[in-house]
Amino acid sequence: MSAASTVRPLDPRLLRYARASAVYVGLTAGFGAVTAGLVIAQATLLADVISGVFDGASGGRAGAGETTGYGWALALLGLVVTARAGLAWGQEVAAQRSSAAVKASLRQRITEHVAELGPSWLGTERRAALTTLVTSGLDALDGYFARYLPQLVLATIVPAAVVVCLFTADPLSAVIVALTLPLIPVFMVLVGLATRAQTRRRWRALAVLAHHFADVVAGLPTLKLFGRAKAQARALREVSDEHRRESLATLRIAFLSALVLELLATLSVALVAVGIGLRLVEGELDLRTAVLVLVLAPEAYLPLRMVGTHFHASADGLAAAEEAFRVLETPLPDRPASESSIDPGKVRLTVRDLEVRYPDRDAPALAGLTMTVQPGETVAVTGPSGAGKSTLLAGLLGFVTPASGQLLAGGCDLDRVDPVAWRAGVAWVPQRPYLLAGTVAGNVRLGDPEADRSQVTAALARAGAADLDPDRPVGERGAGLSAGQVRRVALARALARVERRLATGRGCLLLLDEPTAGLDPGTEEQVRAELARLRTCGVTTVVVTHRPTLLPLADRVVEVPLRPTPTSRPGRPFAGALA
Ligand SMILES: Nc1ncnc2c1ncn2[C@@H]1O[C@H](COP(=O)(O)OP(=O)(O)OP(=O)(O)O)[C@@H](O)[C@H]1O
Repeated sequence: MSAASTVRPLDPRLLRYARASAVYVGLTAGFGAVTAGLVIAQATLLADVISGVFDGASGGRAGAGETTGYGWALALLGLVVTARAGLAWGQEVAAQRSSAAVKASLRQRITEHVAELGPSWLGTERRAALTTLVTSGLDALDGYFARYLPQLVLATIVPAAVVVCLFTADPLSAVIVALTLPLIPVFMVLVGLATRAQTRRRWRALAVLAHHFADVVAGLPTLKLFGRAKAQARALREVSDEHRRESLATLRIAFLSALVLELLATLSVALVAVGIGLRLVEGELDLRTAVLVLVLAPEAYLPLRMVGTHFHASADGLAAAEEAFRVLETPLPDRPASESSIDPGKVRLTVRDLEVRYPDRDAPALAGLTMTVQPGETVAVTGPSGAGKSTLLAGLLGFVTPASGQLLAGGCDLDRVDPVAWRAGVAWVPQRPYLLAGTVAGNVRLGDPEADRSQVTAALARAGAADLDPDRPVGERGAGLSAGQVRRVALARALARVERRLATGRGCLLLLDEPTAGLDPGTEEQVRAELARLRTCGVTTVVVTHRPTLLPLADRVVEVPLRPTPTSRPGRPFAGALA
């Protein structure tokens, strides 16, 4: 988190990224103004009632007729108290609704932005930390919306209104309040500065914990096999301890700062009370004014004190919002114009002297590659491990941008092609296919959301997965299926898309990364036959493979040579299972 992008009490970015917050701030300002009026009305009526009772008692005229003088005030006081309770209820409802709307809006924007930034950006990020941010991280904004923001508004409106009212009643007390009030914000700023650094440390500790935990859980079988599970449990305990220490440090600051603000407000009110008492004894002040000032003075300090208290409840939310803005402000890859009419399956693909680099790497992942793929052609890409074959497919998918050289689709730079329209015409089977939790059919329908059951079954059969029940549940990342089954479902997903594109008269670019790895010879033959059929249908196919059985299918074989061994640059600190 950069110091430059610090979240202010009311960050304009929050209003920009979540429109619901703007409506809420307006509503809260309205609630604040009405509350200020009710606070003054309540104090005035209370002073009327109390002085009325004392006047009646001292005059010995506490008869039924005299009570009616403050009887009205008493009834009105009841109304004001009820109105304040109603207002508090309305404020709470508005706060919860707005908070839910803002969180939903931020979550959606982050998800969309991350999707546009693409896998190459995601590769440089801590995924578990991102997950924590989008889930429990943003939930912490509740405290900010429901507690802090309303108090902040009250703290700007109520003290000003109270001081003006006090000035008309007793200027001396008004001056004392006006002089002592600014001390509270000064202390709050000091406390805020200390808290901000602490909250960031806590947030970082939480992110490290989430990252480490996700890493250990994912690698548990490996760690167990190599006898490192116990060591990891110890490491996890250390990371949790760090998080606990940071949380307690934050709480310590919160309690101490609440104490300081409370003390300051109490001393200030005591100062006003002493002045009032002395002047009341000397007869310089009437009882009603004295009571009014005594009731009103603490109301001037209360909202400011509460801002300090709620600041800590909202600090986690603000830290999460700051992190959310960092993600949202990551610039998208520069795409000067968006050409959306190109059909990936019907244009010539030209790769000219292509070089691709990943962040934190000195050596290019792919360098000096030149090749062409004519529409309807099947091109096999081979080469040693690490040569950059998958990187070439990532380039054709628009996931990485060339460091130099060109990637052209029908003569148009791929950078200038609308990525959404382009990817809609591409079917892809990655080297490590990713299945989402759900069912087999649900995963196949990612390729063609309109596919009915018979089309799903047909796609599975063409991918050599006729044995897989479409309703079979699939766990996270394809858990519950064998590696070969995952690959065949991924293939069926790609084939479903190809089929839909062909059925609607459009072309399709099929990108396959080792599509038959891990398959038995019978299934491999089935897949080979399907690829041969697609070739006759005019589907443009780029297949990365080492398998001799797939090579005869290709119109051309392109060999990607291995470059000198890449070296790593020191990257971001990483709390992985082996760290
Ligand atoms: N996300 C990444 N960040 C940094 N470096 C990467 C990333 N992905 C790949 N590389 C590096 O880029 C180079 C090319 O990787 P790529 O996966 O394209 O090779 P490949 O030819 O497909 O290898 P294989 O045949 O083993 O799948 C390798 O040196 C690899 O370490």
